[in-house]
Amino acid sequence: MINIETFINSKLNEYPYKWAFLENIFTQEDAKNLADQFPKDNYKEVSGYDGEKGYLYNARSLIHMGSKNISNENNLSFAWKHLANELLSDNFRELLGSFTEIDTKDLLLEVNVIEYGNGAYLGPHLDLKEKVLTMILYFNAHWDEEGGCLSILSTKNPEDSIKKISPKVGNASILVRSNNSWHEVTKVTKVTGNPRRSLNVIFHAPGSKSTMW
Ligand SMILES: O=C(O)CCC(=O)C(=O)O
Ligand SMILES: [Fe+2]
Repeated sequence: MINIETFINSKLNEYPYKWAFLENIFTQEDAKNLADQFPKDNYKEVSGYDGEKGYLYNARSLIHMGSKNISNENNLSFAWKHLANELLSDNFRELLGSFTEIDTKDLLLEVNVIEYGNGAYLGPHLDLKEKVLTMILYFNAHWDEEGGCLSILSTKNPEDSIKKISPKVGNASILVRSNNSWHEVTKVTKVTGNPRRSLNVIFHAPGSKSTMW
């Protein structure tokens, strides 16, 4: 379902840290199904300030930390089960590992479905130390809202943005956590009322515990 060609044709940026922007990772048909059938159940509101960043959004588990199973699988469409199974596969783990030059063999996978409604945001942060590598997939059929983009920052200052990635379906970003991996999600400002939809695919250091569930 995830088009391997997009990894081959995309480059891993080295400045200011290791990150990548991928486009058209799904066929048009898969993109449409995934966007139309975005999960609707079992969300919880997540908000607060963890000493590093302010945040506010809704989250639903797709794969719990280290699990081999899909969370609440019965409520998912065929396309979403297919995607989840692909994320659980050794092939995907190896593909992301070779793309980022990171040994993913012993890392713990956690995947969360995220919705940012009007006013939601994630302030500048590096990511928690346990998050070695994150791939974020996006699921908005259209994105005409203000804000709601992932901003790759060269410092902790939101003005030092070197790339903004829109949450359009087929787009994806990859971030390798380091002591300068600054990034943020700019505040969603209501235009049409559509929430921003994404999937956080996180590879954690062995022994990590989820901070979400
Ligand atoms: O949704 C995104 O584009 C980035 C999310 C993020 O940085 C995080 O969850 O730590
Ligand atoms: Fe992050």
